[in-house]
Amino acid sequence: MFLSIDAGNSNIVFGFFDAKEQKWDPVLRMETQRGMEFNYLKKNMSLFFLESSISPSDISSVGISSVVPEINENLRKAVRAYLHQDAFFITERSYKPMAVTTKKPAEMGTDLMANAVAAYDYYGSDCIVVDFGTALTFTVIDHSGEILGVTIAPGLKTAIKSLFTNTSKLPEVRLELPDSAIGKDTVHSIQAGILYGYTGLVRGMLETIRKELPQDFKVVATGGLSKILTNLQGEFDLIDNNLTLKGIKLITEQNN
Ligand SMILES: Nc1ncnc2c1ncn2[C@@H]1O[C@H](COP(=O)(O)OP(=O)(O)O)[C@@H](O)[C@H]1O
Ligand SMILES: CC(C)(COP(=O)(O)O)[C@@H](O)C(=O)NCCC(=O)O
Ligand SMILES: [K+]
Repeated sequence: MFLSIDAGNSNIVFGFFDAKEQKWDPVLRMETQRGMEFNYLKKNMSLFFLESSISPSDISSVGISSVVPEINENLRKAVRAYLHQDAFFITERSYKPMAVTTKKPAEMGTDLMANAVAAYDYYGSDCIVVDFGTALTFTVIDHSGEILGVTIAPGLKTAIKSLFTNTSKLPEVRLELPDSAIGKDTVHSIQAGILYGYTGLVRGMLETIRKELPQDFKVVATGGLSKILTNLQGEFDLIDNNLTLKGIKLITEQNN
């Protein structure tokens, strides 16, 4: 089994690729904390294996994308201690053999590169990846595999949290699309502002990106919050929550 580890700002996702069934199963997540200790990571990792009846020896190789550098060393050590092998950590040096290229490899998040690689592997043509994570990102890839650029906005939960932490009277609300865009109480007002607001943000960004470029693009959505904006589904050619896991696997294999 191949193990992809996607360390994001909210969650560390462990995705196991079952080669026989050709599917990602199980996909498990733990909350990201910046000060995660080696022992904590190792223990949580071992719990994932125990609860899914997977033995460390079932894992042929491990690829990691992390956009949380604070935890990299402990994550590396935890994999080594529990799985008795070294994980392949994606860095900008891993992009050499890939069909996807980027002009500022050192700056771009490895999760965005993984998304781009997986989307390009799937379509092999112009595409935009929209990732609904802690950040809401748009990554534009053209038919030659070049990453034309990235757009970064606050993610949905991040926007909700910012209202809650920056005001005295606004509560933290659930991410639910209300019936009306005109709020009748505080909770409804925030839900309307965030969920209808972000619907417009995503539509507007796709429209603006398309205006800047001559060709049309396929749109792939991913990330933990990709299915919250139900009124946006028509904008996406594909929703694939395992896109980053797939890209991590492709990059790791191309480098081996
Ligand atoms: N299956 C899910 N259902 C609902 N919320 C989810 C799911 N998976 C992740 N989330 C939430 O979506 C948010 C973004 O998650 P994720 O895409 O993993 O972000 P990141 O890559 O930044 O860590 C997080 O707040 C997470 O708790
Ligand atoms: C944009 C991101 C914060 C997205 O992270 P996520 O929402 O997946 O946790 C991450 O890819 C990152 O830290 N990127 C570095 C800056 C860049 O990509 O240009
Ligand atoms: K992510």
